[in-house]
Amino acid sequence: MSWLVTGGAGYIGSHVVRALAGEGLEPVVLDDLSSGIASFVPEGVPFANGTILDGDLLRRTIDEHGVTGVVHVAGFKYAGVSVQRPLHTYEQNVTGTARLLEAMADRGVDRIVFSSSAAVYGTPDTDTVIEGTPKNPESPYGESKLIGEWLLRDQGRAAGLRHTSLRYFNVVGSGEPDLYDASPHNLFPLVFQALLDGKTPRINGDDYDTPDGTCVRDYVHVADLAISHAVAARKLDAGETLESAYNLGSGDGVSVRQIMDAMAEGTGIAFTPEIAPRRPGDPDRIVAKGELAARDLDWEMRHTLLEMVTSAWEARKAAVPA
Ligand SMILES: O=c1ccn([C@@H]2O[C@H](COP(=O)(O)OP(=O)(O)O[C@H]3O[C@H](CO)[C@@H](O)[C@H](O)[C@H]3O)[C@@H](O)[C@H]2O)c(=O)[nH]1
Repeated sequence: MSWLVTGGAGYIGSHVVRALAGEGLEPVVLDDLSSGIASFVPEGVPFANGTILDGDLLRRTIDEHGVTGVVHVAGFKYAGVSVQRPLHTYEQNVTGTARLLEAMADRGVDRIVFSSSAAVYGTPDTDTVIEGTPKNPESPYGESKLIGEWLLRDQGRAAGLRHTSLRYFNVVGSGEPDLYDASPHNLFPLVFQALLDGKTPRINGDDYDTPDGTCVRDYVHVADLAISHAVAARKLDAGETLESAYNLGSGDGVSVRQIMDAMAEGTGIAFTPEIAPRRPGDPDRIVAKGELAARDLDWEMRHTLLEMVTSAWEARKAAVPA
């Protein structure tokens, strides 16, 4: 009995692998290393190097390791880039998820925890979203995640798949000194890269309809998020029914400008960010409370914003010596 983590060599997936192992579950990783890093897979954890688009590899991995459940983290996660690369985004996130569900059905694997996203909501009318808030994604990325949720729902109806989708808000921080976010497109790694290169971090637009004009997001610590995946997996193993979706948000809205201040404090490097143009596909504000996840998935903010900044900074510095 083991749990396959697609994308398990990535920033979020590698934390999920550790959380599953911590809960006494046996993780197996499948990752094509397009953005993952092989050294993020802990020693002793089986690793299949390949893509979720490869149905044969999926079936072989399931057979070889007696996989009984899947945490599906693999995907193309860059909301901004997805606007320029919609077909690639759909192939990875929609076709990839369909392939995975097909292989699971083929092999009788009947439980899945899916990485969804706050991006399914687009710019909501409310200050704080709940799971039932209307879904109006504003990027191909958000659309592809919403379709992923529908695929799970429909496969649940058609074939009895037991599933839940975890809608991540902005995932940051590091739970281990050697795991970091290597993304070339997200706020935390871009600011760190700029600081390491002696360049000025950039704010993508300061004319949004928010108190300081910069986008407001809900930042959560990756290790806290990983724990809720393990709890969901354990509950599915125990035959418990979960909600079809949970918001993993903290309820706190933090602007990009406030993040820059926390970065200056956490890194000890004083800087004044540059104002750059808006990035397409960016909603003004997206924040959620995560009450359902707190009720069912031991969802709890165990870290402050400053801890998110300092843990991420330390891990990043260790990986890329200045
Ligand atoms: O150098 C930078 C990089 C980003 N930003 C802004 O910072 C905010 C956060 O951006 P980013 O870190 O790229 O996160 P999001 O686009 O909000 O998306 C992330 O958070 C989503 C949940 O909201 C996840 O689903 C996505 O996978 C993940 O990329 C946005 O307003 C960006 O425009 C800047 O101002 N400067």
